[in-house]
Amino acid sequence: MSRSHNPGSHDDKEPHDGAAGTDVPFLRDEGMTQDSRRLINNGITPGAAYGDLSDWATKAPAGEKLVSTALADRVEADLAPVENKPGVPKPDPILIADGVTRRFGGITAVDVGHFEIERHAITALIGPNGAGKTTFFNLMTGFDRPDSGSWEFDGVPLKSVSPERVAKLGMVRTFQLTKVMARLSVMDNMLLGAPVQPGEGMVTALFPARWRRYEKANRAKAEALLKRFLLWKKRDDLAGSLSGGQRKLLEMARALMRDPQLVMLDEPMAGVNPALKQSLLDAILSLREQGTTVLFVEHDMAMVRHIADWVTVMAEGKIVAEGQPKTVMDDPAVVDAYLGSHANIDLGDDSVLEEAPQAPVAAWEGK
Ligand SMILES: Nc1ncnc2c1ncn2[C@@H]1O[C@H](COP(=O)(O)OP(=O)(O)OP(=O)(O)O)[C@@H](O)[C@H]1O
Repeated sequence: MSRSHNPGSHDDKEPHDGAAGTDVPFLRDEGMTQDSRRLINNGITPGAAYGDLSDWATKAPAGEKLVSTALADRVEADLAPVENKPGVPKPDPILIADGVTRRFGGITAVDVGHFEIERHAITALIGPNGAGKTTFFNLMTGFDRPDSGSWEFDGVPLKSVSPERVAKLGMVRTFQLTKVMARLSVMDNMLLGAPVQPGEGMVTALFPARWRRYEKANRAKAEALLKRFLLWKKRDDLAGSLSGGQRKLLEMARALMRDPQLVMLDEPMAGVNPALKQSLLDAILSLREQGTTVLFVEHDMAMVRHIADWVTVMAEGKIVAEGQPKTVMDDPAVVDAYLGSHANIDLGDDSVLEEAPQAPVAAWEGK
């Protein structure tokens, strides 16, 4: 089945000045990754596509498809034969976790037997408050240490690897409570998210032409991303002056400065103004088309139904269900036990999203 995605409202859209810097190749700090090679073999230029995002947002004629769906269709076909059961192996996993546990005193926050994230897919991780979703993110990205277990990212074992190294390897995450630097400008926050530049070393600092080239490329990328996330007009404002939703957008844009292979978003929609939600959805769908794998935690079932290729349900630290969104979210056992009465609202239609109330449509509120 071929899917299309139309641009929604872009109330905050800014005029395109053609200076997104698409002539400057974006930089990767780890050379050619396995993922990059795969993408190039499939006719996709990794990373460079971020430069086009602001163009898409402003140039797509009304009603025309904003986001291509080539990879979405491939992922859908690849996942179609996969059995809907917890811990099921995937055709092409980018992240594999085995026997990962984390206890806090008497509470077992995470107890994941086996879990795989399919490459290039958008996977939603859902579950009630306290299910262990954020702790799982913390463990995978090196922000917390497990009591047991192992996991690998694109074939690289990650246990005991620092968050900075994890990010360098291509797995970045955002936080439920954003961690933007309030006293720095929006642009400086973006530049801080960029990979370390050669000019930051003592010796290479002696060759300004070289580090200026890197800085120019990083600024161009920051510009493209800020335009895409509708924050370009705010580039010189202090990040602390942004609304909660805008900070979420900034954090996500900053995470993309590294051209991650896998981005983990912790409640990306929470606090985001309904008018901006469509832009955020477009941005996430665009990521998939560029070959970025997305794992997101979300209580907003509208978003989950709308964009997820695969849904994983967590409860009491365990993966208790996973599968195609429709199958999982319509499963009466899952609905009764974990989703509640809101789960059956079908908000797959953009117009419903645009009219969505400010508070997330969720089964588990009170966060
Ligand atoms: N640092 C900590 N110290 C003690 N207990 C913790 C800590 N972090 C998490 N927990 C506990 O671990 C369990 C899982 O919490 P976690 O935040 O991972 O759940 P969650 O699914 O992300 O919930 P939410 O949807 O509310 O964010 C909860 O019982 C929580 O109270």
